[in-house]
Amino acid sequence: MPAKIHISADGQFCDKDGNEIQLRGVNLDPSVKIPAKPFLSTHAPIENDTFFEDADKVSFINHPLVLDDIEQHIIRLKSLGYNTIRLPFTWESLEHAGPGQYDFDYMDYIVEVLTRINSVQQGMYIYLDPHQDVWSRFSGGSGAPLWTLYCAGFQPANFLATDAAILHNYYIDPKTGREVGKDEESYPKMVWPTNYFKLACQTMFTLFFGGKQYAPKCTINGENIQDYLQGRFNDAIMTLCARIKEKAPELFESNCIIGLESMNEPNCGYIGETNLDVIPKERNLKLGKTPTAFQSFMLGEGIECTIDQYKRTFFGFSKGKPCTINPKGKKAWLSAEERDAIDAKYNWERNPEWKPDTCIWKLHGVWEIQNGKRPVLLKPNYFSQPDATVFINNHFVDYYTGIYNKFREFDQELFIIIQPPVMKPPPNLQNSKILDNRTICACHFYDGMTLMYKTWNKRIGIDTYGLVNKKYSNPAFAVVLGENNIRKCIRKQLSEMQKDTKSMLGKKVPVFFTEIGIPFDMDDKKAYITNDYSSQTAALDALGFALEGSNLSYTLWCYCSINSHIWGDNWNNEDFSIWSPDDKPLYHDTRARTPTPEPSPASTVASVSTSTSKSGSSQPPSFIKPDNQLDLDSPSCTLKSDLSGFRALDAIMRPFPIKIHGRFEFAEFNLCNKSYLLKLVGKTTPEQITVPTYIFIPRHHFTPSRLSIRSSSGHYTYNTDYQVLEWFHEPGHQFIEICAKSKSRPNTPGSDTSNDLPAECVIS
Ligand SMILES: CC(C)CCC[C@@H](C)[C@H]1CC[C@H]2[C@@H]3CC=C4C[C@@H](O[C@@H]5O[C@H](CO)[C@@H](O)[C@H](O)[C@H]5O)CC[C@]4(C)[C@H]3CC[C@]12C
Repeated sequence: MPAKIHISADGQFCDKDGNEIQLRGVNLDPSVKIPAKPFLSTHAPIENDTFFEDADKVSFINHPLVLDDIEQHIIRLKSLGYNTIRLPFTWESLEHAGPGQYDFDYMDYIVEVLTRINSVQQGMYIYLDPHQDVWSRFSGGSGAPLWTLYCAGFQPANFLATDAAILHNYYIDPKTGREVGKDEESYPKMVWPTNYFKLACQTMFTLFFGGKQYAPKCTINGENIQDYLQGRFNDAIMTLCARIKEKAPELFESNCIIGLESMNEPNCGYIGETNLDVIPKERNLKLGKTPTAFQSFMLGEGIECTIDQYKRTFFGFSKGKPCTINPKGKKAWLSAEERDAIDAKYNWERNPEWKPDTCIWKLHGVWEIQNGKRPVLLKPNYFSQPDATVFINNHFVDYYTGIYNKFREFDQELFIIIQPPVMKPPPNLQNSKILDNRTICACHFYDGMTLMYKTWNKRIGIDTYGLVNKKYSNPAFAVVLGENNIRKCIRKQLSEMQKDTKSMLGKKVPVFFTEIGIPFDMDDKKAYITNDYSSQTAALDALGFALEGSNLSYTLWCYCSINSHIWGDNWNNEDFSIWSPDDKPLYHDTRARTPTPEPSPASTVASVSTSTSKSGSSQPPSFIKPDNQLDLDSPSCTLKSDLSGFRALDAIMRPFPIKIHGRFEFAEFNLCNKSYLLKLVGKTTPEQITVPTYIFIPRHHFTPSRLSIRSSSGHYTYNTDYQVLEWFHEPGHQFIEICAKSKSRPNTPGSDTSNDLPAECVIS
């Protein structure tokens, strides 16, 4: 059973004795965003109304994983030394049939998924993520059920005509099953997040977080829509938690489930927008059709508008030709007849003032149509706020208080992971009742350049976090030049995110990168043909370098068991999976072409004692896959541990401190040199000699027979089964440097290996 995770006084994950640990793993798996039956990826064309009409009958069973495949995927992840899984699920998967109508079969399937993961070699730490992207599948992303849009009075079948959302599904030719037009013209790369600025998604988030303030007329069964939606969402999450506890309490007792995260990437909607008649100048993402808020209100009411269009260029996003959208009599809102049918189906009684067939922002006097034909914006500042922190410190806190209280009623010991809007600091909660000593803060990081251009640009980088948080008077100052500076800049951004989080929540709250990753379909998917993953490797290595410099725990976005080279993660053309079945043959090609180097002559072999678990060394406190059947020096060794299918494996597979007998100070893995440096402050305790620091040293980079180790004190044993180095060091400031010696190259330039090694190390 994995040991319970504690939090140290300075906000680090640790064991009960205060030895620091790191959580590393993946988001498993993005297929939860789409139904499995029928299989409705975002490249399923919308040919008729069944997409909407049958949305209450879908099933998500088999997403994230087919039960029988779980073991192989988990074993594969353990080969990377991973110990943690972020398990996304959507509100839609639990409650698609209607409010309060839960899919208990899906919940029981999730229980089985968790149970099976837990049964694979000591299991994994798992935390639950109520996932969403741009509110819902029906507004271009994933998350909420269709009925939530009906609840707001929307008619999602008309979102295409009114540009209220952009859905990938509409860009698929039903005849060929392929995308229509050229990629950049029809459904540009990473266009889906622009839905955050379109009518459907922006309205839903405004109602969810601020319905009481901004849409008082929108009440359902006597409750404001804000309370109604938050209530249903939180109840669905808590029903899942309760079901897991009822069916498999051991998952909690055995430290498998470690916590719950709050809503993925919450968004402020219109809240804080100062002028609905313009595109806010601080908006960094402008791509494709880009209406102002007022234009999107008009389009939603079926009024023809000419709006700006943006293209991605070398210099960012630039305005192209304006474009005229004519909804041709369609409205984004339900007609009276449609709404009556919907209300009858879901037993909804609306406030009589809430007129059908009408934009709710018109209903609230934000705009009107004068003389039956002239739309006029009456209150351009309807959503404006005295300062930019009002949303996070009020609307977000109100929502978070709701889920916090429900979750704490359910369990006091599990972690609750607070997630602020993406790349923004959390609310100031110091001394607040909703901040306890089992709270973690989630951060997400994506490098803007890598994400938007789908390439690793070694020459020009952008301080994405600085840009998003307006840390520069001029965006040009956010530019960095040269690969080294880009890497350092990413490292600085993560460390600033950590600093900003701690300044809001206090130093005792750990920071956890619950999402970080790169698109693998870089350079127009060249790697899928050439098998040259150097861009992806460099981009991922930059993230690894940034994370390990600050000892940050993380779960990569993502691991997708059904990834393919054609459709990526099967959602909105994204392709972030670190593993793909389509890459398996590529791996074997590489191995065949690159013969394993001959073992070095005995005189140059590193002086490290190696052991296996059979020979009596202690079992490391990790979840790492023991592979004691392997003949480590055999050329086929890595094939046996089945690393095939991993992409940019060199950068994913990294050494790291599994458990530090003391406090972390610094770490750096140098992928080019194949060297790893760890600095720490060893504990001053009576048992210091007998308790080691455990370091994962993957043989993918470090052949056991060729390790060279230099350290400030102590002795070490390398457990080859677990690929774990046990370092028994002295208290105080210590370092260890581990290098992989190659035949052709000395390890540490200018160093004589035999002098580097303390006397305690012997050749086994
Ligand atoms: C010079 C450049 C062009 C400057 C780029 C500036 C902006 C366009 C970008 C700056 C910050 C970006 C946003 C950062 C984070 C995001 C969250 C992300 O969602 C999650 O990521 C996964 C992969 O996309 C997804 O599958 C998960 O479900 C999500 O939880 C989506 C993108 C974005 C909003 C990103 C958009 C571009 C910037 C605003």
